[in-house]
Amino acid sequence: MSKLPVIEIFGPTIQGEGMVIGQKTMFVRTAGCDYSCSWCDSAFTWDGSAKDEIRLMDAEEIWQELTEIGGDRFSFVTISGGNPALLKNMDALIELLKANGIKCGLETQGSKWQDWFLNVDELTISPKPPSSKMNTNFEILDMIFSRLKDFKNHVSLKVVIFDEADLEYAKMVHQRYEHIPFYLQVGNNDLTNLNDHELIDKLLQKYEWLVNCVAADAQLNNVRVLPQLHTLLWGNKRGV
Ligand SMILES: C[S@@+](CC[C@H](N)C(=O)[O-])C[C@H]1O[C@@H](n2cnc3c(N)ncnc32)[C@H](O)[C@@H]1O
Ligand SMILES: Nc1nc2[nH]cc(C(=O)O)c2c(=O)[nH]1
Ligand code: SF4
Ligand SMILES: [Mg+2]
Repeated sequence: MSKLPVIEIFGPTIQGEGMVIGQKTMFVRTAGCDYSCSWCDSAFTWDGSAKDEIRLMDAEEIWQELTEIGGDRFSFVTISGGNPALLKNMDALIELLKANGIKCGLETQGSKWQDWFLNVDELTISPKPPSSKMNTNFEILDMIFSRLKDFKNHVSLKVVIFDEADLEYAKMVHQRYEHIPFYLQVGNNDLTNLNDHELIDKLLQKYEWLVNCVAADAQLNNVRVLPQLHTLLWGNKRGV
């Protein structure tokens, strides 16, 4: 059986971000990323700091662990990373989830295509704005959206916002893919803060700033603005 590099399996919790926000879900987090965003809240997936936690698991082993942890208390699994789209052999896991009546979501940045995207129920593409220090390859992003043209399931764009330049980038992306549901997400640049009250206070202020920016901008009429709900509940804790 072909193996996937898994760094975390957790839940049930709620999807804290984007179009599926609030959905009860388990998470499978894969290791490895082709990006290194300056503000990545999951840098342990790619910076080597948690390399001892990476396990090579096949789909059956992942399913077994999901049911060990989640019992019969879940019907949705979110695959995130790292960039799970680096992994050609994810299809076996998605098929196994389907066979067991489980829906699945995917979080990826839109730098790689995989044919198994077409089997994902809730596909979130999250291209990275200038504050990340990453460059978007729009040829690849165009190719991804053209392959998703007849996609039967749900797809959305989600851009994390830290500053005005990020908002300009978000507007450009929204305009380029105008028919794709578009989400703006509050950026957390306080990743090591363990004082939850202070963190929440800052994040809510940023959320208010972002909502005000959107309210004032005629190019952002058909967007949804969200905080990271899990961060408001549990701060910078991992595995929630
Ligand atoms: C950790 S990433 C993993 C999936 C994929 N690599 C991606 O970036 O879409 C999951 C989501 O968290 C977002 N994210 C990462 N760091 C963040 C931060 N500091 N504040 C807010 N959102 C963040 C990413 O933009 C992405 O939408
Ligand atoms: N609750 C919860 N919701 C999330 N949505 C996206 C996450 C991610 O790290 O990809 C995430 C996460 O780590 N936890
Ligand atoms: S693409 Fe996602 S996982 Fe990779 S560095 Fe950026 S936020 Fe982190
Ligand atoms: Mg996260």
